[in-house]
Amino acid sequence: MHEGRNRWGSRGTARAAIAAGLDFEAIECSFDGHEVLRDISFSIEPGQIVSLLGASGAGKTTLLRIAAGIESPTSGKLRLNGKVVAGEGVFVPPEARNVGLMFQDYALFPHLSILKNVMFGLKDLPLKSADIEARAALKRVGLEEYADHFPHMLSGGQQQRVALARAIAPRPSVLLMDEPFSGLDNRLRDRVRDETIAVLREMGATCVIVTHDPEEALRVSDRILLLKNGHIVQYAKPEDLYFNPVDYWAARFFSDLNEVEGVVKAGAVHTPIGVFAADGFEDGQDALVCIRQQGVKLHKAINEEYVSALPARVKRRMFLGEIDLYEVTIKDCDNPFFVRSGSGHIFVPGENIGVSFRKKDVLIFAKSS
Ligand SMILES: Nc1ncnc2c1ncn2[C@@H]1O[C@H](COP(=O)(O)OP(=O)(O)OP(=O)(O)O)[C@@H](O)[C@H]1O
Repeated sequence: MHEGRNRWGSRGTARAAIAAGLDFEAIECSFDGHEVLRDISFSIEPGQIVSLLGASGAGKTTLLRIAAGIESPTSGKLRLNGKVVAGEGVFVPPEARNVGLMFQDYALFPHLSILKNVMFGLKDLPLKSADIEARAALKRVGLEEYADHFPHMLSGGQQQRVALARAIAPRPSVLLMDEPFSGLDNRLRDRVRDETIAVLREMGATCVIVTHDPEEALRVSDRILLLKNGHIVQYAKPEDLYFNPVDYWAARFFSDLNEVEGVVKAGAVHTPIGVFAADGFEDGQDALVCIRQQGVKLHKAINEEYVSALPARVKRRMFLGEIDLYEVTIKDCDNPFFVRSGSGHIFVPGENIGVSFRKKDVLIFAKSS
């Protein structure tokens, strides 16, 4: 045993074998003639954490299964570190791809101890080495004392960490995770997720995470692949996806929006609530101005500081804990506006107020999109 090989971070060092890059090239997948994935082309750099994000049925799991080698694409190619592992008549089976898998239900064996569960992924090693590596992985996730326990004796969060230990113990080049945090309750989820990401970053392994939770994707990823009905809507860094969504649908996926219709004239959309600069639109084009709920600011009505605010009236206030959700009516605008306000100031129903919009929370799309 190498001394260095068995030190795993603050709890010891979790090092990946060698992180691998993944290239998906025009991947298509159909089941009984039903097209589930269409023209999927994107690349993942070695060591990146990428989320596959989309609604139920978007094809996220199918794409993950193709990466794992559990499913074959109908056409297209998948390269692992530049080498074709699926397509062109080649098919490299899962066990020869050096990928680790972690599922939503953790898939722990109930009749095996925690240690034996983790050793399960280390069958290629001599028993003694597998024991050492499994204990090191358990130590990294803070569960070395639980080696002799059985899965049913552990909480959900602990079981998730066992599954993580089992997945990282063989030091995979790519770790594929299918909704790995969805079985945990909200409060636990944040902690376990942050811990898991810390371990993954430390390993340096390439990681693909399936999720349907936009906030989770924003929080953990280097890149997000947004999928809709089997095709890619956008592949981008979290900030780019959030602030520059390619279309209305992508914007709606991340934020609750207030929407106002308008018409473009001389590079600006004219709406009942004002004029918004809009590059790249043609005169006469119908456009949709979308404003995030948290990008609307409420002001006290009589306040010289905010004379440019639009006149509005509070319709109702809903208490949501840290923030308040207001429904307001803006003068000359038929649509009610919803506003998330964390200012702490309380406005009351019936109160005359002013509203203004934060530039970065205003998104403009062609009406047809
Ligand atoms: N083996 C299969 N045979 C037939 N249809 C399948 C198979 N696997 C997946 N599908 C179909 O492919 C579509 C995409 O499924 P997939 O599980 O990839 O979506 P998903 O985005 O992961 O959804 P969810 O979030 O609900 O898991 C669905 O319509 C599903 O019914």
